[in-house]
Amino acid sequence: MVSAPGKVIVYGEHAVVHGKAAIAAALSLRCYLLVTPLPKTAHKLTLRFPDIGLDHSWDIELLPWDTFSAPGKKKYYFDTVERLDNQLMNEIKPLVADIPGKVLQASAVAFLYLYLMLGSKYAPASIYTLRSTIPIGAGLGSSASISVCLSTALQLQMGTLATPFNGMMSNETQLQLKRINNWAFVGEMCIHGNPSGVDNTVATGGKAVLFKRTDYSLPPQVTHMSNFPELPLLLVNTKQPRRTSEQVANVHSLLSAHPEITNSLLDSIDRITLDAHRIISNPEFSAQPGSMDLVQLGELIRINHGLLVSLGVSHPKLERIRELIDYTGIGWTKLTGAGGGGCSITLLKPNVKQNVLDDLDTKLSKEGFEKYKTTLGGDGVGVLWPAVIRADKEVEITQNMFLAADGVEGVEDLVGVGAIGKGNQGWRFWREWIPVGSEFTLH
Ligand SMILES: Nc1ncnc2c1ncn2[C@@H]1O[C@H](COP(=O)(O)OP(=O)(O)OP(=O)(O)O)[C@@H](O)[C@H]1O
Ligand SMILES: C[C@@](O)(CCO)CC(=O)[O-]
Repeated sequence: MVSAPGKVIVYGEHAVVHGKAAIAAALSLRCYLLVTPLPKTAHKLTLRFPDIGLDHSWDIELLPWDTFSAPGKKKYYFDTVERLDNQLMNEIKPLVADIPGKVLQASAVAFLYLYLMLGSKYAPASIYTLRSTIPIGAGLGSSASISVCLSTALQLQMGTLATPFNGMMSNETQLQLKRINNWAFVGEMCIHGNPSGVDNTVATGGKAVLFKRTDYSLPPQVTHMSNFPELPLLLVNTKQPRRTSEQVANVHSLLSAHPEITNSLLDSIDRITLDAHRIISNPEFSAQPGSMDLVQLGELIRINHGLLVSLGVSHPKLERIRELIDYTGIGWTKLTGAGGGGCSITLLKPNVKQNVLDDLDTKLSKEGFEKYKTTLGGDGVGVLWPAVIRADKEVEITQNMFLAADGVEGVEDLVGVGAIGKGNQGWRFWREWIPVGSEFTLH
């Protein structure tokens, strides 16, 4: 079993697609992928993604292996793929034609593209069962998290990655993370068209990063923010579904229609992100009552949201949440992720009164919004191998057990890091992420 976190973009979404900086941190909400290998005689490849109602099988031998391995098309696990190949995408389309709806098809296409690139016609068939505690299409990186899980699981299965172990050399760990991230980016391209790569980078490495990609033919610049503070954040979901690809396309259209104005909005977002990075990276940073640092970060959140509204990626429901929170005066609010619905984050002021929070909770749930409790800056991609319950090592986590886990809590209780624990007998992570405070390239 493998697992990867969702993420929160604290500053810089959308601008990051256009070469500007963004700050993002890993969430404690995660996605889990169980791989069940079948006997050699089985030829069927099955995806079981119950969160979106996808249950589909393909005969491995009937997949378009020849086209994917043709000269000029074949890619290896150590290659970097910067864009999708249209001819290969056209080969995949008929394989998902009878899967209903764009949401299910996007996940199936991402899986097949990665499987045909990284897998083999002769590898034993498997069932891939996925459960996620990340709300889908809500701005919290659900697609990046599944892309990281697929990239990791397939490379582990093909033997091109090693399960992390204590003492794994730092350069080997970084190389493996780079390969996971590269192929997760390919999955992201299948799902949302024109990703910046920030979401899969955070889902791969965890913690918090300053991310910038000025030239898509070059690697992104990723700075690990080792001192990312425990910011008091409130996360609220509008439950308004939307697709990231459409929101990103809307900003591209605005840029074509009003290039100068749109570019100045994106430049301002870039400056906001860099200023926030400067404040957070100051060794004297304090989030204590009376400190101006929190106020400045809050103001930057508010300005960032205003610019996202101008880019046209807010939604009346996001504005309603902001209105309800602004009336209480408890903090500063912005949308997070692609917008158009999805989630908002609020940076809370110190010493907010509990009764004010309770009152706000009631109002939010009365209007159908959902609040999440979560922490930021956790681990990136992890492996649980063998996938067994630790309290009784004989008990293997079967597909049926995994599918029967009841909701988010059921999944976390059965397979979560808290339930099974970390270390050699539990979840293992590629810990040596980016050298602390340094800039690191991921291609
Ligand atoms: N649990 C899941 N099971 C299967 N597919 C999923 C799951 N979670 C996400 N997906 C895939 O990811 C897509 C959602 O990705 P999208 O990029 O639109 O939103 P997001 O990643 O949640 O938000 P953002 O990109 O703003 O952070 C879905 O359409 C689906 O294809
Ligand atoms: C909207 C966007 O900036 C963030 C989505 O989480 C898109 C991307 O960076 O790929």
